[in-house]
Amino acid sequence: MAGHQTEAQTKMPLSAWGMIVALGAGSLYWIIIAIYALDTPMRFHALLFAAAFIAGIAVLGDTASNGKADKRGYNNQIVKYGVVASVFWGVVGFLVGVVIAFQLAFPQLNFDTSFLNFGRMRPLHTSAVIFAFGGNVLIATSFWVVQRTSRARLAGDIAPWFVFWGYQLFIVIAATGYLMGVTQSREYAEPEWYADIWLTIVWVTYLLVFLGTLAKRREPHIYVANWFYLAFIVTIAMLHLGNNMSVPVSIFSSKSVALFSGTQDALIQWWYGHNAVGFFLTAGFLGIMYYFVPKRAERPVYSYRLSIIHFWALIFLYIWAGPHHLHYTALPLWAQTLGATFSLMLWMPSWGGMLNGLLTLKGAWDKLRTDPVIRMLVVSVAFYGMSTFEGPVMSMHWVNGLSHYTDWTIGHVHSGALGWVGFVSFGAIYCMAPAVFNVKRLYSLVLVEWHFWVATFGILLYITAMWVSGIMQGLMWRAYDALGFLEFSFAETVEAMHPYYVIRGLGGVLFLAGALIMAYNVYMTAKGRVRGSEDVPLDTLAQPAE
Ligand code: HEM
Ligand code: HEM
Ligand SMILES: [Cu+2]
Repeated sequence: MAGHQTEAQTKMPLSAWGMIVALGAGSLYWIIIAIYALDTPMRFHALLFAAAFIAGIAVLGDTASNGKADKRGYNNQIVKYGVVASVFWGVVGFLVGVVIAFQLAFPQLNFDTSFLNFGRMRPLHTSAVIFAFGGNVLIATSFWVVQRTSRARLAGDIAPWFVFWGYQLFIVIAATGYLMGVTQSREYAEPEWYADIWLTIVWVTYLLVFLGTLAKRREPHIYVANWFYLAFIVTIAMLHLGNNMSVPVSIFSSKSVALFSGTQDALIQWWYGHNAVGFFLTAGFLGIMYYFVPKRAERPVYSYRLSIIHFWALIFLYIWAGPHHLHYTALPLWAQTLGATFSLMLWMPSWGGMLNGLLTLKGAWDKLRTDPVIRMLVVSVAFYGMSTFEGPVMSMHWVNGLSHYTDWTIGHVHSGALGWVGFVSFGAIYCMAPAVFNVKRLYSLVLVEWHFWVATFGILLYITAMWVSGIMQGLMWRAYDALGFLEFSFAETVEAMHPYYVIRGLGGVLFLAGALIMAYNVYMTAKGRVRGSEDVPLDTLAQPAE
């Protein structure tokens, strides 16, 4: 590995000194907060911040770890860390998903403790999979893609590391906070005010690193994948600021009070929640699709023009669709109808994007059979198509009246989350792993094949169980007898869902097993091992050698 690196800098740059001063001041601040903290979570988090800042100072002193570059001058080291963090948080997030899935089937698994209670574990799951797993995948791939499509080294030496470690610190603060009961009670934005301010600093640095790299580009064009990444970074910054407007009870308290209330508050929350789906779980991962599908298929993207239309239509329409989360609430009906209308329109650009991804394989369809990595990427795009068809359907009032509050929503979420976000991420991780560890190839394609099939089977169990259970649940809730009384008590509906919850849990176990196979494969790749020449994808084994 060392052979490809430029000489490590021996003198500490001015920016490192500046950073050390900032971290020093920061640790002093947090030590004061820890002393005067009004509650235990605040004291714990203040100490965590202080310890992390002091560790940051120690790392900065070791200048040898800064400024490493590969033979083209790209910063691959940061992407390597991102890949490892993605795999790690993926396994953690899926594991917590499996735990809460079984908690819903077997409530004894709450163990009568506040820490492991479903109410605290659920946001731990959603944040771990979306922000820790998804977020690290997006940071890693965006840093990978922007350097290659710009033919420029990532801007800044310390800034990208600040983004990476600062983001991990945010994750740890958020996760430990949930377990201690710290929450703003805003879905997907549960962390309290001090964690939000910290994330704002990290996120603005992320934006600057990305823009700085684009500014340095030696390629006249800004490739469309970067447009999607940029939309993701900018919009998440906007959403984060909008949805977290609150007043802390005291700077020594972990508690804050939201600025908005009532319907306005709900609308802001779902403007955020919906667009977190649109710009975090969709736009960002479309950036991955637009780079890795053409790259892996060794084909140009099917239509560059379509990708531009896809981009503008998607970002223009998505931002208005939030009210479909508030059907039949106190929100004025015109706003609900607006949300549903924009959701319906959203179907078209979504499928335009899906087709653009799928048709990129034109003339290379045989690769689906021979390369399990491309198959993973293509199946992810198919799931993207499926969930963006289901979404517009669910946004219509007459469907939402049945689906809302039921497991149908959970099924919709996970066909997007496991099928689209999960698989496109796994595909990208498999593409990047050999290069970031400086080895020629992945340890094993057979194991990718196993990952693919085990996880696919898991997803199918998960979403079919949720469709059945969700529709059943919705129908049972609205069943009346001849006298106009409800036919079923609530407890009866819960009992009816039990078998499906067990099936969903098993689906989750399979999805997790797939991720563990990937973790092993990436680990062996990092060690430079290759699984021998007999390692060819499973379904090519039956074919005569080409
Ligand atoms: C092993 C895999 C997984 C399992 C077993 C699992 C399980 C669960 C369970 C049991 C819930 C709570 C459902 C409820 O309250 O009724 C949930 C919620 C959720 N999960 Fe997962 N999950 C997994 C993977 C993922 C992934 C990879 C993502 C995203 C990338 C994700 C995103 C979410 C979201 C957004 C919710 C909240 C849904 C809502 O409020 O409507 N999950 N998950
Ligand atoms: C055209 C695209 C889409 C539309 C119009 C759409 C629409 C909807 C609708 C109507 C709901 C149910 C709201 C409710 O009854 O509470 C919903 C929930 C949800 N969707 Fe989608 N969806 C789309 C794509 C996706 C994709 C691709 C993902 C994931 C990657 C996703 C993730 C979610 C999540 C996480 C929720 C649950 C939010 C919550 O209640 O916590 N959606 N979506
Ligand atoms: Cu939505």
